[in-house]
Amino acid sequence: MGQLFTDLQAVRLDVEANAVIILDQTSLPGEKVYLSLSTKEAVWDAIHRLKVRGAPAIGITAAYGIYVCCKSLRARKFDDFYKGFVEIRDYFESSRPTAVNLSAALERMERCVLRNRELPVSRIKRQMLREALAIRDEDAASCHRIGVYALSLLRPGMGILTHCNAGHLAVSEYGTALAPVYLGQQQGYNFKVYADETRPLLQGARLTAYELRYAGVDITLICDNMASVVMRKGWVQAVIVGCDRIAMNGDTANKVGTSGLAIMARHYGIPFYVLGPTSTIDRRCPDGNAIVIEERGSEEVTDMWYARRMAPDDVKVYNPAFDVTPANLITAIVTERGIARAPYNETFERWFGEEEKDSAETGSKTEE
Ligand SMILES: CSC[C@@H](O)[C@@H](O)C(=O)COP(=O)(O)O
Repeated sequence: MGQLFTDLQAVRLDVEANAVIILDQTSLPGEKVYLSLSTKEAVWDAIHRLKVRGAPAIGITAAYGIYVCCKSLRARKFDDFYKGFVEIRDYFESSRPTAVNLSAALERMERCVLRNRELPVSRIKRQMLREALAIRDEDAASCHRIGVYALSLLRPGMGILTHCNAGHLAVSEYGTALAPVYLGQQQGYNFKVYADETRPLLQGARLTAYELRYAGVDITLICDNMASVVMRKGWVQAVIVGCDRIAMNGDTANKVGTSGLAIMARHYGIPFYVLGPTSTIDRRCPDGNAIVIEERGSEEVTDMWYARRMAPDDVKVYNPAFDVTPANLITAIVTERGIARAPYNETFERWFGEEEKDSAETGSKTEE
């Protein structure tokens, strides 16, 4: 795994150059192109165009991005600095609406700025750097723990179906949905993974197939409409997906096509697991109806990135980027804090309580 983690880093911070460095995921698997982002427009564009994507990676990019952009602000008084911060925060928030990790990371950066308001602006910037790096490090640690919990639900030799990309490229290190696959790989579980190609933007074909092959995992790529076939053949013993926003009742938004898989899995009696960090649970969102689903341009459906147009010029197109899987179709939601089963509210509330306690303890240890 080490090779994968060092060779393909989705996002990192270059402190010296004051820039966010991303691996341009729209160029994969053909080319490995790294982009250096040092303006708010460049960060916004990279998120909006999916050059960096996947809920946790978007959150980390936003945290690094707001640090980089605020570092360049000339303001010396707190009020002026904070005004600049809020402008950048609002701008970043408009880049993609569904993944809660984006606004969660920005809110965390804002809390950091506000609790250090008495410090000179130069020291506030240093605190922002620490906070942004902490978001990334906590994310990597969460992924490993998610993998350990999820692996306890799986058996060696299982067939696992996944959708979109919730692996190393979408997060840091182990990824979320792919964390048990990578841990299983290290422990000789010999999983057979089926990756949905994931239309329209083919994150499964371009990214999941790529990173799993890179790591030597047994991976078979299928078109989205073949999932039912591999399930019926008995090749799939678990469906494992990531998530962009989880409502308090367990309803989960993830890449469009996920809810269809959950319906099929229920039909075939296959467990359906959602894996993600607790930062993807939105405590302000009671159920899936409150989740804003991003709608993207029609050309993503009518034109393939690598080929010519596929559809008539004037055809009407509907292109929601995510869908909501109702909680009752989800067997379990696995986070770094453990495994939740319905009813989800109670467990989520308990986890939030634990989290507040932990951050109060760490906060008091790390503040200058
Ligand atoms: C760990 S990433 C989880 C989700 O963000 C992932 O499954 C997904 O739907 C990503 O969609 P994308 O549009 O590629 O950002």
